[in-house]
Amino acid sequence: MSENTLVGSEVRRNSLHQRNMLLSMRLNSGAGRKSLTASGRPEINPNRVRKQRTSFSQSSKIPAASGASGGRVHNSNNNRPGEFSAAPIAASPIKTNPPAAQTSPRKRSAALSTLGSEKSPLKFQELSLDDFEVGKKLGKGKFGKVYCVKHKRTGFICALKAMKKNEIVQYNVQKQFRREVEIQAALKHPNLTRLYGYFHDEKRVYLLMEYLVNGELYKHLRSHGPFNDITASYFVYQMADALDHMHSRRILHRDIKPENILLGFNNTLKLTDFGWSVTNVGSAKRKTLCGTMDYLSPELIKSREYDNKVDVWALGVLTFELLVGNPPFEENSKELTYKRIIRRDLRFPDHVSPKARHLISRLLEYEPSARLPLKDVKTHPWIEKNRPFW
Ligand SMILES: Nc1ncnc2c1ncn2[C@@H]1O[C@H](COP(=O)(O)OP(=O)(O)OP(=O)(O)O)[C@@H](O)[C@H]1O
Repeated sequence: MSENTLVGSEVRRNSLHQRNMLLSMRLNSGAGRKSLTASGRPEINPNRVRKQRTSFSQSSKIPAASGASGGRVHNSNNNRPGEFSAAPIAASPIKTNPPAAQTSPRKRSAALSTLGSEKSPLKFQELSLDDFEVGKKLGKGKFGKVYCVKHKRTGFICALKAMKKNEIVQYNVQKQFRREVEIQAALKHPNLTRLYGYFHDEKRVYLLMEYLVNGELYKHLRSHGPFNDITASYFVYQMADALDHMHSRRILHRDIKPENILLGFNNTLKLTDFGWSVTNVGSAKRKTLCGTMDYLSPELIKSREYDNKVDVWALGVLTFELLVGNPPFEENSKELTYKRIIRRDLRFPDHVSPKARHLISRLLEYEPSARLPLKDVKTHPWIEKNRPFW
């Protein structure tokens, strides 16, 4: 089946009931890693070596992950060792509101989210690992492993990320971790991965997240190759909408790339990994250099002050990568990549359509203020032309 046909005609499976049934089937199988998108071919191409694309900031203590992103370097200013274990995320909540036995999956999901306390709706005071049936491992990040799990009482299926407390303290990322959890929990949008809440025991912190059955977009890009205009435009639209929502709440993501985008049913994309997200108060500009080399904007490379337009630039890089298969300024060395970014050395392969070129060029404007507003991305002629086929 062609990519277009699949995108256009795939039967919609939107109800929570169906969602949970499908997720249940995948809980203990490897099926979650198989393709849903585009070609219908198996997702994993063993002959392709994964390229390490590291997220980073100015100084480094964090270990490299064996998973997608490699070692992210962080700025550990202001972190105090031991902070985490003493006060996990929010002030100590007391009262809890456990879920009643529910039958409908929608109610189950609601019930799970009422587990938090009044003071900290995020903290699932009553939960422990014993409350979950643990399924297959979905992946491994720098600070822990992610599993598909089922909440035994409600049957609700989600992703659970388990992180060792001593590692969070050892690498002095308590502050970054708190910020990531708080930001992700505050964001509710169909194209942002939901964080339902967290609980912890003596050794670990557990984050309960929305489960995205088809894993990283990066994996699909590598196995499938570049996407056609219909699929790519749908992906770009969703990411523009997600970023627009974040920016409207004064939050910058700062690490857009296919490794940080997860794929759910019906080609739905969800931005994830809010480890470098930050709230930009007022009109303040930021200076911390962070992100992933191929996705850095000129102002980041030149250590200038920057704002949410760094995400708009990254959306331009993403659009190019989705259509071409690699980012536009990719070179073998950091220095060469930086040179090409600063020169805005943008070269399109012949197959990229004029409308797509126009959008990419408008997102990759050198001057941040000249970049296309996200609202206009959503109505750009390239998007409008392809929208009827989504
Ligand atoms: N909500 C989720 N649903 C499905 N799979 C997930 C989910 N979250 C993570 N994964 C899988 O688990 C892997 C590890 O995720 P994790 O967030 O720990 O690491 P990461 O994306 O490499 O980020 P970090 O840079 O924080 O280490 C991901 O690459 C992805 O394949």
